[in-house]
Amino acid sequence: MTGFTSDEMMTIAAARALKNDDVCFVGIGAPSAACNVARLTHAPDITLIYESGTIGTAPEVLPLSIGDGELCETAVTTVSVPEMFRYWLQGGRISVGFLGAAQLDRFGNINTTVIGDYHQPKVRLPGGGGAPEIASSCGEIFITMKQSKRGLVDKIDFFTSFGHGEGGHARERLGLRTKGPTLLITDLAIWKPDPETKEFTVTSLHPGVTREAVQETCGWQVRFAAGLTETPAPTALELDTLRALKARTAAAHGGQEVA
Ligand SMILES: CC(=O)SCCNC(=O)CCNC(=O)[C@H](O)C(C)(C)COP(=O)(O)OP(=O)(O)OC[C@H]1O[C@@H](n2cnc3c(N)ncnc32)[C@H](O)[C@@H]1OP(=O)(O)O
Ligand SMILES: O=C(O)/C=C/CC(=O)O
Repeated sequence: MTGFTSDEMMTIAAARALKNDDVCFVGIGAPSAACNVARLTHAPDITLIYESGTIGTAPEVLPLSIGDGELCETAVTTVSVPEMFRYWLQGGRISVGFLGAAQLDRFGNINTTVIGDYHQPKVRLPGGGGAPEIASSCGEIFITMKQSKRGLVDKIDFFTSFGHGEGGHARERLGLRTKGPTLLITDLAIWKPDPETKEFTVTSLHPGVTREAVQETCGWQVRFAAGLTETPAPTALELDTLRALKARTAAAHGGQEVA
């Protein structure tokens, strides 16, 4: 890729997935940058919600956590966390949840809890937080993460947030009425679940990315859609917006990087 990094392409492709009329529950980390680039470009009226209860938030800089005062100060309103979960999220009032993952399988099941054995972990990750409820209650789920063999795995070490289980109609069998993961945006490609099996399938390669590169950074045998396309490169507006947001954030946090 020239003129932009693969991380920038990922964030911008993720931002494009959001619509102006979405009500989006923003996961902390990589999704937060994408959601705010969407708000600052093509989706100025999007309602961004963070788990701390902040509704319609418009942060000038990316929050360090869901408890960052920036979210509350720029929100239309802030409700209690129980209200956020019980009334807004579980009440079906949120169209899309945007989550990150440390490990992901081909059916969109997410692990953010532990690598290795739960009782003797190799790596202790941040945990589920609200992500399991987000994954079951938002209308649909978008996921964004960088590709690697340790991240995109055949079997996740721990089921933190349910995607499509073992595939097919697993969600319906559990009584889940929401769509679950409908989109995965990585630093190399855009993936969508097969309508029947629900296995993530590559539908678009980012500029300059090969099928081999996608396979080499994925722990399962990758399927490519028949009508595979190329993701449009970032526009100058998208890149400028993302870079300015990152620069403002770094300045506000004394140079500290926020994903
Ligand atoms: C509303 C809500 O958001 S609820 C909150 C629930 N939590 C989340 O959703 C978190 C989602 N994000 C994740 O899971 C991310 O992968 C995180 C937070 C674990 C790491 O994110 P980043 O800091 O961007 O990741 P990075 O890839 O640099 O990894 C940092 C460290 O985490 C560990 N790690 C992350 N992923 C893995 C993995 N798949 N296998 C082993 N170790 C891992 C490693 O120790 C790694 O350090 P290393 O690269 O030096 O080995
Ligand atoms: O507890 C949670 O669900 C999320 C926590 C993320 C954060 O503290 O920013």
